[in-house]
Amino acid sequence: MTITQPFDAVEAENDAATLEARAVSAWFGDHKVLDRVSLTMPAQSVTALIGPSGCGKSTFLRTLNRMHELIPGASLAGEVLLGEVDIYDSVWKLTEVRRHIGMVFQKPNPFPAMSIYDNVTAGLKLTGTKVRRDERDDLVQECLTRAGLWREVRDRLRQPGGALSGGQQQRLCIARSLAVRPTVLLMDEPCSALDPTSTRRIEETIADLTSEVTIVIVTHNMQQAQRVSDQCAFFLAEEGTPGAIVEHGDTSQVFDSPVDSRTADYVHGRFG
Ligand SMILES: Nc1ncnc2c1ncn2[C@@H]1O[C@H](COP(=O)(O)OP(=O)(O)OP(=O)(O)O)[C@@H](O)[C@H]1O
Repeated sequence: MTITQPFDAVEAENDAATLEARAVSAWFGDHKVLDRVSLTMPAQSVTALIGPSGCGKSTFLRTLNRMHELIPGASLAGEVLLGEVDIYDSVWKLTEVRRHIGMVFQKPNPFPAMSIYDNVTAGLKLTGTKVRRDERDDLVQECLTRAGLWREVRDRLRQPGGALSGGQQQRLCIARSLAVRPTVLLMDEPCSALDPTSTRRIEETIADLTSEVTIVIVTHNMQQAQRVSDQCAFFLAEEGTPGAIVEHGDTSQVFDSPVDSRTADYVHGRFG
């Protein structure tokens, strides 16, 4: 596999580097939706972003791999560092940033007519990642295994991705993200469209991945946040103000002994 510059330094330093947001603010037009959000998302751990609807969790997630800037009229301030690298530095190519910081969306989005095999390798071309033809089969098997899907699809790799169940499609999307060897995986409510069994399967996949990939997950499901995450950040946008982090810390601390009464009210289901 050919690794392109300039992120080599990050890979050499740590396969699953720490992601750090420093004073990130975000706007849609003149509507400010995030105010100076700072958060360290440690390497090889799962960080859950929780909070009521509209508080800016998804927007924050999109600032972490430069997807926010694709929305017409959107702007932002602040810095996002992957290891020592500022991902907003103009010398980095967008495709390079995305290769290192992958994303899995709420609704599974495989290429429906494309085969399962080709879905897994689809990101390679898009990001300019070169893998020798004779190494591809191994890569496909490895990524489907890591995504917890290999045993279910190994006999039908040439069938279309769209023929899989919703939960399987989501795991296929995870396999596709893994094929470009990301350092970080961002997940925006990855289980909200799935049944409990598929949800459990994805949660197992997340647990298996954390030894290699830094994971940041948005979830509305408090039990899920407790099951999968090492640390949690509670976002809130109070009456007409932009979203901000009220509290963050180890998941057990945020749930069992929150410092702020608003966090306690939210995690105990008293609002939101
Ligand atoms: N494309 C957009 N254009 C304009 N405003 C937007 C856009 N996307 C989000 N917003 C606004 O930004 C604010 C934050 O939205 P965001 O989706 O980040 O919140 P969230 O916490 O992820 O919500 P949810 O939990 O419902 O997904 C909201 O006020 C929302 O209306």
